[in-house]
Amino acid sequence: MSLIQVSNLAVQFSRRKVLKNINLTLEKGSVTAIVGPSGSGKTTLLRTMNLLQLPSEGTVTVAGVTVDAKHISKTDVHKIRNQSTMVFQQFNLFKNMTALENVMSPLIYNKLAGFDEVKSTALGVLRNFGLESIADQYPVTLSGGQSQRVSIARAIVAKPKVVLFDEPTSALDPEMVSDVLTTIAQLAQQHITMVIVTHEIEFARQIADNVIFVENGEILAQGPANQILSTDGTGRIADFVNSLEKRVTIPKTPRANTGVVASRLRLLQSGTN
Ligand SMILES: Nc1ncnc2c1ncn2[C@@H]1O[C@H](COP(=O)(O)OP(=O)(O)OP(=O)(O)O)[C@@H](O)[C@H]1O
Repeated sequence: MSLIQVSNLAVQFSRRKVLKNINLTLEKGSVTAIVGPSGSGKTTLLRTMNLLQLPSEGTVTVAGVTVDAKHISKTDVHKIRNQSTMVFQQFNLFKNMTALENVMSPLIYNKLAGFDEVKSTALGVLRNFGLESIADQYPVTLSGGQSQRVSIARAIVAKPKVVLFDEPTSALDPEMVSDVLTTIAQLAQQHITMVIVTHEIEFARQIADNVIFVENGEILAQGPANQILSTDGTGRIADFVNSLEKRVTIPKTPRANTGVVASRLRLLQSGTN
């Protein structure tokens, strides 16, 4: 079942089209990686998927709600934004709130439960991420990796239909990248629909079902990750992939926790719905 559909989309800044002729369909439960050279339009494409960036042509449909560039309805934009959350490069945690309060914030904002239930739900997600011990710390005291994992916890706590990641590891010190990628890989195993802009090619190969390659504002290719990200081919995409090729290992051990994470998420989902 398709969850996101983008048709004939274009985005223009001043007189410059930075995205054009974009057509894509993303299935519910799938993981999609968006890759491509710097400045090609990856982040802009991601931002149009929850209408943080409005299209200048075409349509965006998320979970059955369609926004058409020709007549943008504020109500529909709001509906689509409510279906998705974004994880940013720079974490964007609320600095005046503890880690726990940050994770509680979407549930409180959307009035999804009473205070005690919100608190135990948020604590449960932090526990699943191995972050319970830093629950009462403020963002300034957290490492980059911890901050990004708190921001991922905040992104999933209210069970959005899709989570959009904008280069989630690019602001991290190298030794913290693996922890964050492991957290995202665990979510992928829960079949949470995710779209990830990333330069981590090996990671994309390991967790993505589909890859979209963007260049000069257009989709040059899209398809199964192992096909698009193959190093064997020739041509523009293979050259790009080979230029980024580097090893990112997702540790095997956290997989043992995956069942726990899965059952916790199911509990959370049944508990607050
Ligand atoms: N708000 C804006 N106003 C004007 N131009 C913009 C705006 N946002 C992005 N652009 C331009 O649109 C183009 C695509 O930018 P975008 O950030 O989507 O690329 P990207 O592929 O994500 O790049 P990177 O990998 O470097 O983050 C760039 O040329 C950028 O300068």
